Amino acid sequence: MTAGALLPVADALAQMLAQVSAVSETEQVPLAQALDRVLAEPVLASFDVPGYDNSAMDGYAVRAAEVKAGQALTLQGSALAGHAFTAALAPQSCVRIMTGAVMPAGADTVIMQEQVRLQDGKVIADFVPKVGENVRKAGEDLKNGQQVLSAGCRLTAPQLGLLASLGIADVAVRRKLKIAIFSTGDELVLPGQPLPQGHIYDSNRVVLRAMLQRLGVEVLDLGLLPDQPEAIRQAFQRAMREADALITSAGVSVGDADYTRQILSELGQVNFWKVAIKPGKPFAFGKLENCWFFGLPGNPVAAVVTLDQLVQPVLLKLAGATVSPANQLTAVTTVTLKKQPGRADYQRGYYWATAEGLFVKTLGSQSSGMLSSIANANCYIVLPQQSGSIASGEMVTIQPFGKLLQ
Ligand SMILES: Nc1nc2c(c(=O)[nH]1)N[C@H]1C(S)=C(S)[C@@H](COP(=O)(O)OP(=O)(O)OC[C@H]3O[C@@H](n4cnc5c(N)ncnc54)[C@H](O)[C@@H]3O)O[C@H]1N2
Ligand code: MOO
Ligand SMILES: [Mg+2]
Repeated sequence: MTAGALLPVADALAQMLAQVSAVSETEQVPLAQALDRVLAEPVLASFDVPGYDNSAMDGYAVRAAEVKAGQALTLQGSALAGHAFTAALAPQSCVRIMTGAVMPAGADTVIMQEQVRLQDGKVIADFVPKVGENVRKAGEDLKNGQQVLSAGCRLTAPQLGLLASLGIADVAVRRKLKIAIFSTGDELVLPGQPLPQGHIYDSNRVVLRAMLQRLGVEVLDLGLLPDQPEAIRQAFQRAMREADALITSAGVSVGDADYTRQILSELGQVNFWKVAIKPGKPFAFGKLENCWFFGLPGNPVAAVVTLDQLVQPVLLKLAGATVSPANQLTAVTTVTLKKQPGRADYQRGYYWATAEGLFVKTLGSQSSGMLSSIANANCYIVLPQQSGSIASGEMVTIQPFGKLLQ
């Protein structure tokens, strides 16, 4: 790469994903602690679900072939969920049955109670039901031995429910990643403190910590550091000892107090620097012995976008999770989108749906210093590296914000 050349976003991602492999350690955790954890092994059903034919409605279990419109059936007994009717269905009879109750032997169909008349203790349907109506068949959801979840999925609430429905109380998951972060900058002040002239609050660490929490990693917060190489060096060394990755914000460009890359090359290696992404160009990727390094630019929106677009997939791979491509849609822009060719642009947009399709607009300035442009947005407008400005009314690619930004 020639000096100053920018690595296309796809190449940067491909390089990082090719270098990183998943942590191997696993642990067994109860379902109550398994939300968002990465499943270490596939899960198979150990029995059919449902385990038995059962009713989908409150009504009457019948043998469909015997039911004639207007003809009375004898009420033989009742079946409730958890309390089966144990005898076989007698001829010309029916059994009162509730949703979830085991189908009595000999019954193949359930008639909803709203569709029958009761007369002199007998049950009369004025129509002939379809065989199997309102019956949930054994194994129709899952078959014994079937794979229900694959290794690498990040467990969602419904997936935890699926595991519970199979009687599983704990699961093997990959160990949590430990990710170190810190902020650097003599201009930075902690929120809650008075703000001297010429200073700003350290917002990046708040945003990055929250995004990493959403990613399900353990955050090692190394605090707010001054623009002093020795302080930054010590933080790097602590991260090298304790963390799987170090994510810094700021100090990766070419300013006189931008020490991050210098210390990275002193203690480890810079694998690449500068990506054709806007915002986020000075992004740096490297390694410090066993600790991966991601240097995010200091501009607050650039830090968010690069963590989301460039770092998130790599951390997911490191965590052992399956990395899926981002969900992209097309929408009509209702505003002109200014752009120079040279970097792929991740403009912050707001999209909405109408009967005519999706529409999108930008929210105010696209300056990478302005958090307001992303705080109220709900998507990126992704403009390819070589594209110029886009006129209002054109179709554009949008990427609804994912888990980290919602
Ligand atoms: N001559 C050049 N100057 C710059 C270039 C360039 O290519 N040539 N790139 C610009 C781009 S693009 C970006 S992005 C920034 C990246 O800067 P750094 O990563 O070196 O970050 P800093 O210089 O330390 O700070 C930039 C900006 O961000 C603010 N900041 C930093 N940390 C925080 C924080 N924790 N919370 C809130 N805000 C933070 C800082 O005050 C600065 O305003 O470089 C351009 N310059
Ligand atoms: O990446 Mo910088 O954020 O373009 O300002
Ligand atoms: Mg700088």
